[in-house]
Amino acid sequence: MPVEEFVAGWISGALGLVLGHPLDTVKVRLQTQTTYRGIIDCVVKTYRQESLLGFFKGMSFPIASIAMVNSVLFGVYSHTLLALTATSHQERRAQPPSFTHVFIAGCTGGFMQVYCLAPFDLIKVRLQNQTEPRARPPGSPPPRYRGPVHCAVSIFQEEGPRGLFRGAWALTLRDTPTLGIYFVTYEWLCRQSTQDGQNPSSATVLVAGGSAGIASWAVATPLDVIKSRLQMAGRKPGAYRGVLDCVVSSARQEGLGVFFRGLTINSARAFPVNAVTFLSYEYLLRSWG
Ligand SMILES: C[N+](C)(C)CCCC[C@H](N)C(=O)O
Repeated sequence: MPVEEFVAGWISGALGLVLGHPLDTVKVRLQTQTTYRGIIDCVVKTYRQESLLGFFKGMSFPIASIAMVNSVLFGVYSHTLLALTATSHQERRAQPPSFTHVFIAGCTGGFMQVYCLAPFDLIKVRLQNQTEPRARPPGSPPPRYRGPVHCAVSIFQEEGPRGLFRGAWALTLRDTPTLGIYFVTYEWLCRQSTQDGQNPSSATVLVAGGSAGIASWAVATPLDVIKSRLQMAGRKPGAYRGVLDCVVSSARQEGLGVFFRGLTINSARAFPVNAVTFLSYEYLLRSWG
């Protein structure tokens, strides 16, 4: 079993994640709160009230879990290609798989990673939305969750084990097709500027990886908004009854534009994050032979 693909998936994911987390926090806040006028307003308010640390809220669990999530994604992707085309990753440069196979493998990887990602993503979103500064003025109420573990335990106690998977269905719908698009875009762009049988250059990998991130996030953004809202709603009375209910009531109350909230920031974040993810992934796999 190609263990190195799982490890490469983890290290590359963690690097990308740290880089993109501040933008991710701004995005989550814009998608789920109505107090900000736009990106700049959100950045300024977050910085004033919570300092630079505010942008890094909710990062520790994603870093710890990206190991599992990305190794499932890249590992399942590679194993599905192995099953479909009978080629290992070393052989795939000489015998490239068809884009249909790449798409199926990407969707399979996307589908499988959701079940690892869902609880960690939920905790991340809940912590990112806590706008209380770390040093609170005396007398002000403490934030609802004291940290990731407290957050996980509280959700478990208040909403039961299923509560930890709130928004998981929306996440499945968001990630299954869009990770197919992700790997197809990456492979297609790499092959455009690489001679047959050769490894793509670092510049090619950076551009193809970054573009794969943008393409997949552009398609994923509407369901990303729905997912974040379902995750924040919890069991509050009047909360959405499900994905469809959330789609309909968000559109009714805020217009169709609501589905594109976070699109600019998702794209800005997606390029560097996924350029770094693919560059380190390719680099690690090559250096391990
Ligand atoms: C499928 N979807 C577009 C949601 C994500 C694809 C890129 C995943 C990467 N870890 C990132 O955070 O950018």
